[in-house]
Amino acid sequence: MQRLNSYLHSEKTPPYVVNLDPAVLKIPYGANIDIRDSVKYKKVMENYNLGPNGAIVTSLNLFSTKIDQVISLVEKKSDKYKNVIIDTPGQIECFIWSASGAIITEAFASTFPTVIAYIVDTPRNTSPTTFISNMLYACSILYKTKLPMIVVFNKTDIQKADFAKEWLTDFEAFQEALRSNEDDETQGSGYMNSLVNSMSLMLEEFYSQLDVVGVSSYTGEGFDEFMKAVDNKVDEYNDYYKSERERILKEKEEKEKLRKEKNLSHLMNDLGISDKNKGKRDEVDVLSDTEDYEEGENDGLVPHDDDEGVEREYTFPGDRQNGEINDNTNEALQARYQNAYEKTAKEASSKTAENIAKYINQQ
Ligand SMILES: Nc1nc2c(ncn2[C@@H]2O[C@H](COP(=O)(O)OP(=O)(O)OP(=O)(O)O)[C@@H](O)[C@H]2O)c(=O)[nH]1
Repeated sequence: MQRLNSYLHSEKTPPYVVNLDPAVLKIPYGANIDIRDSVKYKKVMENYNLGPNGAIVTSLNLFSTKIDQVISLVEKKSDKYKNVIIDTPGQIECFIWSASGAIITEAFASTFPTVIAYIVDTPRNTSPTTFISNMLYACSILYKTKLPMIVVFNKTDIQKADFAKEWLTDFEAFQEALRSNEDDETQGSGYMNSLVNSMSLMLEEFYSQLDVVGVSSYTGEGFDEFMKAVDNKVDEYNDYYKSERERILKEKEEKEKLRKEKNLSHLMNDLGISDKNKGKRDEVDVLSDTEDYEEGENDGLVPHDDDEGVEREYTFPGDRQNGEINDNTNEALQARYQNAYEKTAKEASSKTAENIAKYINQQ
């Protein structure tokens, strides 16, 4: 971050800098937006009784609630700055695999052309096994974020990145390195090498989507090439990723709309509120029984099985007694339907929602 920042300053195109690492003590570059201004990592650890990684995720969760403000701040500066550089926590899994990490990435990616730079410690990746593990990690990030990626081999002042570029483009060369690795008894077993062999075949497709550069943050070597790769990936983002992302988002929105409508009408059926469905009231046991459950389809609600032997609470305690609806709670129910209607009507003007409104008004 420090070298990229100073390189862009020397090119007379200073970047807008964002620090998203809540746990860092000092940053040797000036950040325009710093997560540490809004979230105190140590306090989060104490207050929520968390370990280091839990506190990073919680800090990101807290920060992600303000992401709209962050994006509008950055948007306001877009005339003045050509590039925004964002540092994420060193514990990449806390960012990549957390909901807040996804929200933050998504917020940037849906507003600006966004490129991921995956930084590799080159001298520590000269063994084919370590190298392939690292590439698998990079591959998982590419597929998770669905954003263009540049793999940056850093520290070329200590170890040139030529071997890595060769392994990424020449399968035979990687095989050869694996074979000589096998001779070295301190490195992995025969099984391990055959696994690595298969993985490298699988990764070929991934490699074809990458831009690879070698840099030294120590000497500044390779940063011209890095910025060229960024421009190249921005073009790629505009040509391919943008429309692909829009398509996925639209699909997601439509699915979500359908799911909401379906859930709402099931809810009505289940509780016997709709006149049309009054007769069905006795057939339905619990809300989830009315649905074909698919994993990931209903925001973490799982089908409730009365015979499972584990005492679980209903989503709305008090609505049911011995599996029956308690008629005394009608008022509360109606308030909730009204609420649900208003919410649903805002998000999608569905027929189901209109019917609920009519029903409530008649009552
Ligand atoms: N020789 C050499 N050392 C480097 C280079 N880049 C970084 N370092 C050193 O590597 C160490 C880690 O660098 P950081 O910039 O803190 O790495 P980081 O990935 O931001 O670390 P976290 O995000 O906190 O995990 C420091 O001691 C740096 O001085 C380089 O190009 N050459």
